Amino acid sequence: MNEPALPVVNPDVPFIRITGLKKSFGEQKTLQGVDLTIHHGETLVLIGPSGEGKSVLLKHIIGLLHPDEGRVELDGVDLCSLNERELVKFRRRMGYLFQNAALFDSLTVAQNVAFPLKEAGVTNQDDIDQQVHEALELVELAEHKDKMPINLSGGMRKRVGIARAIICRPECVLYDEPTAGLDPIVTDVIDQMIIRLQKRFRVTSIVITHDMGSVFKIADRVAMLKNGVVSFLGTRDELRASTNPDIQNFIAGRSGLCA
Ligand SMILES: Nc1ncnc2c1ncn2[C@@H]1O[C@H](COP(=O)(O)OP(=O)(O)OP(=O)(O)O)[C@@H](O)[C@H]1O
Repeated sequence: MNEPALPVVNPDVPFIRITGLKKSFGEQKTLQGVDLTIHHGETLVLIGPSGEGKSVLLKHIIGLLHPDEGRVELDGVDLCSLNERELVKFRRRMGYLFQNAALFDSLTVAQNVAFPLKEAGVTNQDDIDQQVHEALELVELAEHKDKMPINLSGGMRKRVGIARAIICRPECVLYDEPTAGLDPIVTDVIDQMIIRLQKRFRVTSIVITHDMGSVFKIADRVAMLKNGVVSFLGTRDELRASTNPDIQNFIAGRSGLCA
């Protein structure tokens, strides 16, 4: 991929600031006051029990969901203050890898990866081909560009999803369970890809995962979502050293139930 200009970063200004974020669905209070700051260029990993609202939080960060209360700011701009057109423009700064990769089954690998470029208004086919090739090379799938998604393995589908998420050279990539259901080797390939993107392009990454091996490999900081709030925020070492029983049980994969 051509090396893009790295974003100019003021380390004192947070890239994303979430304050007092609350979201309910009917009677169900999912987010109950989330406060979280994400810095330029860091990899923040979100962990926590199933159904606690990690994906819901990610969808607020990309403006797909609106808070009931609280704010999500990007470079100091409150997303709720943007109209739909401004929001679309803002979303181009973000890449999103959906939980199931969400590829279009009727499109080839190359057409899937090209999709965001076309949405962004790029029409020159040579440019599109070149950028698709570079993105697919980065995820080591260039030779599979003409395959249909149904003919790919789970790990390959995720990598196509990553190529599509980064094709517009986003400043930030949101990964929703990028390694779920993959074997340890393919998991490592994806983890290394996330690290490579962060190092090479200074991409800010927010990663939801249940895989503690991945957490300890890729995270600069870890946030745990529990009971609708961030119940832990710290580095990998702080996570490992935490004496909080919830954290210890989560790391060890203990439910606390007896057989
Ligand atoms: N659009 C929606 N309408 C109604 N309920 C929703 C909606 N989106 C999410 N929820 C609910 O919010 C809760 C949190 O869901 P979410 O997918 O964020 O959990 P999660 O922490 O990512 O879980 P997992 O780790 O299992 O993927 C769930 O109970 C879910 O059913």
